[in-house]
Amino acid sequence: MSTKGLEGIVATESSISSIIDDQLTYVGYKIDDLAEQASFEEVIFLLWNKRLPNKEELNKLQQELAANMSVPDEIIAHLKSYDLSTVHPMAALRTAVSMLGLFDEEADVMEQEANKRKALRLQAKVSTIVAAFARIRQGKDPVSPKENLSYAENFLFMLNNKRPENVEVEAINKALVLHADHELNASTFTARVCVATLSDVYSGITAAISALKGPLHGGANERVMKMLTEIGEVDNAIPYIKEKLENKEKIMGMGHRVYQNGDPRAKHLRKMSKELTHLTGQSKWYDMSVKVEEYIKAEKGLPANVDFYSASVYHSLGIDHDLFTPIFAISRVSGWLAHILEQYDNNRLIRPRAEYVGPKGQTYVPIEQR
Ligand SMILES: CC(=O)SCCNC(=O)CCNC(=O)[C@H](O)C(C)(C)COP(=O)(O)OP(=O)(O)OC[C@H]1O[C@@H](n2cnc3c(N)ncnc32)[C@H](O)[C@@H]1OP(=O)(O)O
Ligand SMILES: O=C([O-])CC(=O)C(=O)O
Repeated sequence: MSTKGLEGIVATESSISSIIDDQLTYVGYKIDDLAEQASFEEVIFLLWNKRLPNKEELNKLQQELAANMSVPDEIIAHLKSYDLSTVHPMAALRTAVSMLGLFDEEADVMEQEANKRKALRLQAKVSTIVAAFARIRQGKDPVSPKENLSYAENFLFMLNNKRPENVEVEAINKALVLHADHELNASTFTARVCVATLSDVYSGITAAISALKGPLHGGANERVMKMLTEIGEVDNAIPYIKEKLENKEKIMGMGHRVYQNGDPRAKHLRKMSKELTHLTGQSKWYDMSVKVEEYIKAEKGLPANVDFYSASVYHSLGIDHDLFTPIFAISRVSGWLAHILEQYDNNRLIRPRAEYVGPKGQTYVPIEQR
């Protein structure tokens, strides 16, 4: 008997992140501690090296990331060649990351040290691609990264061409920390399946971006904001959700395959949403979200997931709604790369079976007789 959606199947061993009894840890460190205290660069180091960096190692990683953020001019030219009013930024990111591989002389060098160098270059460049896309479609020039800025600061600087406020940097840094890794979620599994054929790092990340894009996974955060916009006012929230449930529609940002009692990342994003929407005079998005969350919890027993409150957080930072999933991707690239490196370290082809339920014993009829 097959298990639909591979629910509950343990498909690999990993020492990167764990979800045990609804608690999430990265390499054994609680997500709550990391969310409150760590920089995104520290988390990248942790996921890739399975230990926290010392000050010197952290400075070195920060400098290397900042120094590798520029992307080839050909990729910028390529982004300029689309009709960006119709292209989704996740599609553009997927294609641009695939293109990055064409400009990396080491793309098909399979030694682990080369894979680590590619991981650094890729992580550095993804935020530049997302920011460049956002600016080009507004008819503006891309902004070059600055070597003395942190990863979160650089992303906001490249997006808006101005030094971000501390509160914005802290919010983006925390969001990047919270989204960095999550055990064997669909996109991470995709990355591992891809590179387990001994395909290259760029192929693995391109495949993972493709999986994250879907609305049942990372694509949900953009849909949450679409839903909140449709609801419009706090008083409309419950009638709107009632109707959706009556029509058997799914409520985006709610439910999770693994968490039964709640996603431990959601409370951090809920708090950020409360603070940031208040600060920007847009509390209605938070109030509306709370109403939806409480109603779905009571009616369906479903908890909010990481995508639910991230929507109102990014909205309060003035970020375009279709950039929400690319921001998730910028962070998750760090986790995908950790899993890709781990997969190469102890590889075996991933090839499950399917239970055949189609017709049997058919007789081939030549086309002229059909
Ligand atoms: C970063 C992330 O990927 S977090 C997840 C992001 N995705 C979303 O927020 C999309 C909305 N949520 C969902 O679609 C689901 O909860 C998933 C895909 C996340 C996990 O779902 P699964 O474990 O596969 O559960 P499945 O989709 O089979 O649902 C089980 C039951 O709960 C219901 N259900 C699950 N999620 C929801 C939801 N968000 N709204 C309404 N009903 C839901 C299903 O309709 C189904 O009901 P039924 O048994 O009466 O048919
Ligand atoms: O683990 C999952 O299935 C989805 C998820 O929350 C994530 O990828 O962060």
